[in-house]
Amino acid sequence: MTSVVSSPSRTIRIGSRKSQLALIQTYWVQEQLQKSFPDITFEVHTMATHGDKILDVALAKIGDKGLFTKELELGMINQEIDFAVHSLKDLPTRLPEGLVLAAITERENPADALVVHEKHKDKQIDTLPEGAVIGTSSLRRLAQLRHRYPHFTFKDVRGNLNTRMAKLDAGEYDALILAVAGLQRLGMGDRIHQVLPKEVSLHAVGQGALGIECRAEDTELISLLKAIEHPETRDRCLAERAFLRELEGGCQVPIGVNTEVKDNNLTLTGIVASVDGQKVVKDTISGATKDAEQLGIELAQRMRGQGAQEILDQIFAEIQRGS
Ligand SMILES: NCc1[nH]cc(CCC(=O)O)c1CC(=O)O
Repeated sequence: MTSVVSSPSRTIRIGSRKSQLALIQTYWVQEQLQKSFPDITFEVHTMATHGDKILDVALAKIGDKGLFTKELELGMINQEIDFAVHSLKDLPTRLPEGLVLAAITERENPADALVVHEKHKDKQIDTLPEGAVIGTSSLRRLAQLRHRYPHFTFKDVRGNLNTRMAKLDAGEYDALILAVAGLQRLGMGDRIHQVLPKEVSLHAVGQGALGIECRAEDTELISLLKAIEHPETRDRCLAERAFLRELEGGCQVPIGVNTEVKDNNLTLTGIVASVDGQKVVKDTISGATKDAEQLGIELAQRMRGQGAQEILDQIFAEIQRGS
C-alpha cells in the first residue's frame, strides 16, 4: 500500500454522478480538500448511475437501494476511483464489503421545502386549497403530508430539478415538496416558498449532508478525509442512519427524522408512517452524542413495539404482492 504522506505525488481520483447537483457537491469537496492538501492532486471522474438512466420511472416503485451509488461503488472496488461523494440520503445504510463511510461534511438545512405555482404565492401549506395537486416522489413526504392534509391530491414527479420546476410552472402541479438543501445548492433558493416545520414533515435520514465513501483499506485517504468532516453533522447522521438501518428491510419506506445537538447531548425524533397516512408512530430519544448510533438503534426498537413493525410489515407485504 502506498502512503499518501510518503508519496505526495499521489493523484486521488474522486468519483461523481453526472447530475448537476452531484457535480456541484463533488467540486465543493474537491475544493475543500485541495485547500487542506495543496500538494496532492484531486481529479474528478464522472459516471452515470442506474438511477440517472431511469428518470421516467416512479422512484417509490423502483424501491431499489443503491440506485445512485452502485456504479461508483464498483468503481472504488475495481480501483478506478478512490472515493465517491454522495448526497448522504441516497447512500444505503449498509455498504458493500470493503467500503466505508469515511467522512460526513457539514449539512445544509435538512428540512423539506414547499415550492408553489405563482398563482399560490400568497398561500402556505396550511392554506392551499382543497384538491391542490402536490408533487412528490418520496413515500416519506407523501405519507406525512397525507396524514396531515388528507384533502390534497398527491402526484408523482420525476426528472431533475429543472424538469420538475418546468412541470410546476406549466400548471401540472399546484406545489412541489423538495429538499431545501438541493434547491440552495443549485442556486434556486429563491424558489423556497416555505420551509416545512418539523411538525409537518420530518426530513429524510442524512438529508442535506454529503457522505464520502472509500475503500476501508485506504487508511491514508481516510485520515485525509477527516479534515473536511463536520463532527456535529456526523454524530447526527450516524444516529439517523442507525435508526433507519434498524428499521428497514430492503425497500424504500416512509421514515423521517429530526436531530438536534446541544452540549454533547443528541436528541433524535423518528417517524414511521403508513403510505395512506392513516397510521403514524413518532417518538423521541436523547442521550450523549458519543452514543449516537446506540440512540438510533434504541429508538427504532422502541418504535417497533409502538406499532412501527405493523406499518413496515404491511408495506413489505404490499411490495411482495407487487402493488
Ligand atoms: N431524492 C433525491 C435527492 N437526493 C439529494 C437531494 C438533495 C438534498 C440532499 O442533499 O439531501 C435530492 C432532492 C430532493 O430530495 O429534493
